[in-house]
Amino acid sequence: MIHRIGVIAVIQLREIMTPVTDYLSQSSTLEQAITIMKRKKWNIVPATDQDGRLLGVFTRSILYQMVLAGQPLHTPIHPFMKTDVVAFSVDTPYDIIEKVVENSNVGSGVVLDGEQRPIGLITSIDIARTLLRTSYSLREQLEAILATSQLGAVMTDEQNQVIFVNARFCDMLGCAEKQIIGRNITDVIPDIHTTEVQEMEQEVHKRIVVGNYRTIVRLSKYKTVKGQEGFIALFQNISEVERMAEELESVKRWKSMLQTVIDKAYDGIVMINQQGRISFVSPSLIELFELDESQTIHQPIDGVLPQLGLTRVVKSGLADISDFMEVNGIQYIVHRIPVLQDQHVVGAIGKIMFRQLQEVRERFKRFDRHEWKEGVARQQRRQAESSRFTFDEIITSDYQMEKLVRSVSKAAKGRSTILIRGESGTGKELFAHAIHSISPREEKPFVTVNCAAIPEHLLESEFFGYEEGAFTGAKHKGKVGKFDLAHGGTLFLDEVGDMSLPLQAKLLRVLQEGEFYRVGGTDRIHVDVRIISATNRPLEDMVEKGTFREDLFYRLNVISFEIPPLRLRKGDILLLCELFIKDLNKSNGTSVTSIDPEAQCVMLGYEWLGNVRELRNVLERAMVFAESGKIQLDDLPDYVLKKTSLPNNQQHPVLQQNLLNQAEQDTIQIALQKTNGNKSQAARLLGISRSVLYEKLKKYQISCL
Ligand SMILES: Nc1ncnc2c1ncn2[C@@H]1O[C@H](COP(=O)(O)OP(=O)(O)OP(=O)(O)O)[C@@H](O)[C@H]1O
Repeated sequence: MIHRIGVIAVIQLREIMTPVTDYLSQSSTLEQAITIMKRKKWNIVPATDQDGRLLGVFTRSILYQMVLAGQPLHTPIHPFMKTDVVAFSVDTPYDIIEKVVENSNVGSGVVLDGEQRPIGLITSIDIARTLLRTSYSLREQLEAILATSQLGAVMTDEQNQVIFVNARFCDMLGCAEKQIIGRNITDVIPDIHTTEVQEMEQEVHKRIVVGNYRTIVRLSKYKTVKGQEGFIALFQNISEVERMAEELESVKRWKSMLQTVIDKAYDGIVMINQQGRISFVSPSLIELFELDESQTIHQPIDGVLPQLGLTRVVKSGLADISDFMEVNGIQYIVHRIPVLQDQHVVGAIGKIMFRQLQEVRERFKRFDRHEWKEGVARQQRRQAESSRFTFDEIITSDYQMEKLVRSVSKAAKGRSTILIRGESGTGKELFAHAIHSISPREEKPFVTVNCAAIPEHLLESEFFGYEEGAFTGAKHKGKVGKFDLAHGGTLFLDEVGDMSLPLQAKLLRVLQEGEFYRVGGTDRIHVDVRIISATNRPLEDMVEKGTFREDLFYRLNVISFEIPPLRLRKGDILLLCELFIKDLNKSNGTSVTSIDPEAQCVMLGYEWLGNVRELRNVLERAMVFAESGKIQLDDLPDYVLKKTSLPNNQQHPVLQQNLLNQAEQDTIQIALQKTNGNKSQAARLLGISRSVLYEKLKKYQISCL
């Protein structure tokens, strides 16, 4: 297709014609005609009748003919007048006039009004002038358009040489205009091939790269002034469009992934806004509660699913994990999670779990029966005849604990009786095992007796065994006691403070004499046993009150040490968490990777009265709920969240800051202890400058040792 570059502006004939003010008439003479032509410098003069209508025209060539024929000046012009006149109505469109003038050998025409009266003359010069004027303005318009256009534009002549290029194209190519003008288009843009350009029948659209831009080029032919073919190439930058398309594509991918996650990973999800109206509900939830989807979106949740109790989370801002609930015989659990934005609750999410609940329920049962479970585990441990833990398994970064581990390891190598003190769950049994594992008796049995777990009347036979038929219900062949079993090795008396006074007396005798009698027996049995005992009871007070024998106390208390509670060594909390997460992933088949910083803060702030055991149990429970693979705040049990010792535990950032300060304080103190108060060494150990350390000592009001 060949484009013609034409005049677009609407040209009025009245604007370009020469107005006629002088006329000839039927009776006018040669002289009058010459006078008008001379004065007006016209090549033609219209002649009109009495009504002013066009009769014909007197032209310069008629004048020459009359003069050459020797006609006198008074000769009437009427017989010589040209009546075959090129005339246009004043409202004839310009392009028609242009065509008529172009094709006629007459250089002028007459413009008539509606009454056929001549009002103007139009000559080829008028047309040429007009064309020139319009082509100038057209050129200006085109240049303005191309200069401001986002399209890159290139124009070639018939030899494919670039004759025009706009600023946008220069930008795209990264070249100046003068570096492009005059070059062959296929040199400038090698992706445009000569043959393709020459054989091009119609417009070509193709994707090509110009400089750093991906573009679509529209290549078309136009007719040059020489009537041959040149090219116009318009380049549309599509880099941005393609980037947006890629982004859109990735948003779509995300959307479908999230949709899948929502549909598959959670059994059911419902989201509400701050006003308690439903903003999203997942298909499985609709199915579970047999809802009509069109009746849920934007409806108040309390009208649709009041039993979920989601609005209370919006009010309280606290996450909440509910107990089992039931709908249509299907049991489910609701996790209620507030949605926060800039510390303000803007809505809530209800996660509903109803698939594989049986398995979860089993776990719940296990948690509920935790004490029982622990008892069974201990019983099993008691039956073990060798120690299961070593000092390597005692995890700590606490200075005091490390010191303790070092001194206990030394004591372990001797023969002395050891008393381990410490609150419940601090690791007393762990230490007892570790002591045995590096003692000279390491190859011999390690036997545990939990003095609190065995009924009083069985404890004696448990310790010393009994002879055949010693009492009703006794096993036929008698039983070997723990002292017997531990011969050559270690007997670990757990909860030794819970032993009755009569048994304390018997135990004392064995410890003093190294001999005992079986229940119902008469033979003295000699044993070589190292005693390690443990208790969380205040034995000194008990001695004072007479509930624990003083002599036994001194026998047991040859070497004694106390394990500090977890709340006094907060630095160990996250370390232990890491260890337990690994252990529990292995034993429970979970895949938890870490703890969210907010949940870490709560764990650091909690008092841990149940010490390391409680920490492990809380983690085990949280790991069941940690669906994201990370333990979040709402995976922690309510009692931990509520009892976190630092104030205002809803404002997590504040809580976090307090805890971080606390942790920083603890770390500085440890560093000072380790370096015996030497501040330079402590600063080096902490990896901070002395001046920063001084600032912190001042901030936390830490005085040196
Ligand atoms: N420092 C530690 N590193 C690793 N695990 C520990 C540590 N301290 C305690 N534990 C773990 O904590 C749990 C409780 O420890 P343990 O049973 O030894 O405590 P305990 O003081 O004997 O408790 P109780 O007084 O109730 O008998 C165990 O699982 C033990 O392995």
